[in-house]
Amino acid sequence: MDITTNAAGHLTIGGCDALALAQEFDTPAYIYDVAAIRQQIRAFAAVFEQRQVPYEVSYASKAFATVAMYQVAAQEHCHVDVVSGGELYTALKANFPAANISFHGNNKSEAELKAALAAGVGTIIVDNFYELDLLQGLLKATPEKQQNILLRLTPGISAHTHAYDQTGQTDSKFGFDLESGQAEQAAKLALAAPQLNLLGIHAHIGSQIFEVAGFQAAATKLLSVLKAWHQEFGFTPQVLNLGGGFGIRYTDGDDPLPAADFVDAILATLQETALPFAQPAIWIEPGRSIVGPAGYQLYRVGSRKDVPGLRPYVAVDGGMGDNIRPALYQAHYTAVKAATPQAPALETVHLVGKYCESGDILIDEAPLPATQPGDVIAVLATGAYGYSMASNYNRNPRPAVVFAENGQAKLVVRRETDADLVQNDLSYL
Ligand SMILES: Cc1ncc(COP(=O)(O)O)c(C=O)c1O
Ligand SMILES: N[C@@H](CCCC[NH3+])C(=O)O
Repeated sequence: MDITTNAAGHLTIGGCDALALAQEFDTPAYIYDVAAIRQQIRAFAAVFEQRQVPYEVSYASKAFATVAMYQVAAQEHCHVDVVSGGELYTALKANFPAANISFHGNNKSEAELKAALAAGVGTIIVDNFYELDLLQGLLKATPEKQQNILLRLTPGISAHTHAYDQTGQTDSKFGFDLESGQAEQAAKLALAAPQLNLLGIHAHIGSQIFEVAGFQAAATKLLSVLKAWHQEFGFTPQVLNLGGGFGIRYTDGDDPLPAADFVDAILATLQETALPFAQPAIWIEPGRSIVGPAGYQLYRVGSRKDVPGLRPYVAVDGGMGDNIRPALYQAHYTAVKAATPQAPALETVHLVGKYCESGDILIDEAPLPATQPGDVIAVLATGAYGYSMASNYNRNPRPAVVFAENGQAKLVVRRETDADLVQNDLSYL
């Protein structure tokens, strides 16, 4: 795993000493290397520029949605996608331009769609027939308005990833099914709807994918759909949205293609197909690959349990409440001791949290140098689906989030307090 260190040999994040960050912001904490976020967004953009393909990089903000992150996305001129009224609200709070927001979701509520229309969200990615009706009904309140939409399709492609991270297969809750003709029916309805402007189609086959073949197959299939609709309905697509899902390295055992190379390989496949219409813009929706590698979680070591003949348990001051991924997806991570990240491992421990669950294991086999209570441990590549999936389980306050860039660190989400935990509780007496 790639890490950076300073003259003292300590782990650095965004040019800041990880021990100093732990001291200043306390632990547990999520720290982001903001330059790494920017660099990944730019790497995606560069691939499209090189191939001269019109594009949008739409950051899938479910991976990590805070005001500060939407501000960085806006600075980098990328689009974002949101999947709830809450993400939309947060993006708008950050003054993210509504026209550059796509709104996703398999069960958008009437209130969420109303909020999206009121905000002037650029694109609504319609997932099902219920939503197609609901949206048209809501648009009647503003007869002069036309709303840009994409139709989300399930292209019948299973990605090789954890079952909970697959979304493109036919048996999925997301999108209009292609094989049964539902997608075609949806296209007919959308094209006939006077207030809907159908830009094109969307598919997202899954997340944490290492093989480019699934994306290439999906892209080829979607192009054939667009060609068929062109012939059948005279429809000229402006957008083909291929979703996100590009896998990242969590441990040295992972060997993904660099995310931008993934996109390059997909574009190469797309460019092999002759089109009877002008090249539609290709949109991608990476979440994990933009923020995952840029994020670090800092913890402090507390208790330790040694049982002769068994692997020791080393407990830290966080756990499944701030990173549910190991418990939910059997996800693997890498930990280093922030003071000596390059020191050879002396032992392999169960790195566990403080939650009242045996499954609260952050890393089942963590090779580490000797650790003492108070030592700062950094878990790497935790920038995606960590903070955004955090909970208050066991009434633990959620950690602080800090952005580090050019040697400067800034608190961007304050640590919750015990008072925050009861702020919505009402007395029964
Ligand atoms: C529709 C859609 N787009 C984009 C993403 C982002 O995926 P990832 O974070 O794997 O890039 C997801 C999440 O899996 C998604 O459901
Ligand atoms: N939350 C999942 C990925 C996102 C799935 C959303 N479609 C993970 O941590 O791997």
